[in-house]
Amino acid sequence: MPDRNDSRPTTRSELDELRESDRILRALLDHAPVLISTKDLRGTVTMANRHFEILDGYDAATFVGSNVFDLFPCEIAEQLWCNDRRAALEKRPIREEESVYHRDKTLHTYRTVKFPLFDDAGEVYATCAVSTDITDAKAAHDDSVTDELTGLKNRRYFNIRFHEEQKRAHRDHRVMTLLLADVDRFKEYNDTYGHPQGDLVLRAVAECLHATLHRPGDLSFRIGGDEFACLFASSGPDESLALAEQIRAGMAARRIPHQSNPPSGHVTLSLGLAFIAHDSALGQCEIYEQADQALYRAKRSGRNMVSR
Ligand SMILES: Nc1nc2c(ncn2[C@@H]2O[C@H](COP(=O)(O)OP(=O)(O)OP(=O)(O)O)[C@@H](O)[C@H]2O)c(=O)[nH]1
Repeated sequence: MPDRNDSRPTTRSELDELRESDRILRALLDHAPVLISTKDLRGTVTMANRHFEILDGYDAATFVGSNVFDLFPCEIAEQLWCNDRRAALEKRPIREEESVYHRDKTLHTYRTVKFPLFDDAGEVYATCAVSTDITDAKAAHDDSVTDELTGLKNRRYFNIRFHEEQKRAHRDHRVMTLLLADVDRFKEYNDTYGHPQGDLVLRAVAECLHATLHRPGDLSFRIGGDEFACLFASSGPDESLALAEQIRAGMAARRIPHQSNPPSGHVTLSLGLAFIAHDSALGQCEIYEQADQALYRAKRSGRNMVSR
């Protein structure tokens, strides 16, 4: 009587099936345009497919059997190993972006899924990683959401992030601020000094925004011709107003001549603020409208000022 728990193949056809699936598996590993590997729980590579040849420092003779810390520069190995450890400890797939160098010394970003491998007793004995190169896709995405002139993100990205930041404010019980900034009498500036000079002014505005709003999480966008938007968290309206005032003063302090912008005769900004309370039920359009109305008040009240 054959042992029901014995998984070893007994017949010729079972052996043929196994050989066939092994052939398919090997072909997949050889031709898949992704990195596929396994590591034991000490970080030693136990299997790596052919695509690893693309990596800097790869050596077919030694790659399998070497430890991740011997194969990659320390900061890269740490990042890779940390995700393997998480997959093993948390016993679930981990999805992360990882960076590695290719043979041509360019740094590539991979979207990686790492998952634990279990033995017959249900214990994790290794991890498997499948990594797809997303460098080009990321660059294309970055281009599609970046304003070429200033390097800030564009309106398209503003719309995406606004929604996310609103959710974050709600989740973290924080007040978010939407700041809109607009160059005063920019049409006249272009008419007087020319479009290329106008472009330099727009770049200077981007620098001013960045000089004040540079904390992690602060976001600045160019959302139209001479219109800018920022999203940032603060301790409350007073701090947000002070930051906006700093941006206004920073731009004025550059003293870029603008003869048709009295009384200063320099390039100035008008700014409008709206606050997004964590429990606010207002939608993006309503909050934007509030900031836009505040900006309008700043313009109506003489420009070169902050309004809320
Ligand atoms: N140099 C330059 N000018 C631009 C660009 N995009 C839009 N503009 C110009 O920005 C100007 C915006 O002018 P308006 O919206 O009329 O407002 P304004 O003259 O700034 O007047 P106020 O906002 O009332 O102070 C227009 O003349 C646009 O042609 C750009 O990329 N570069």
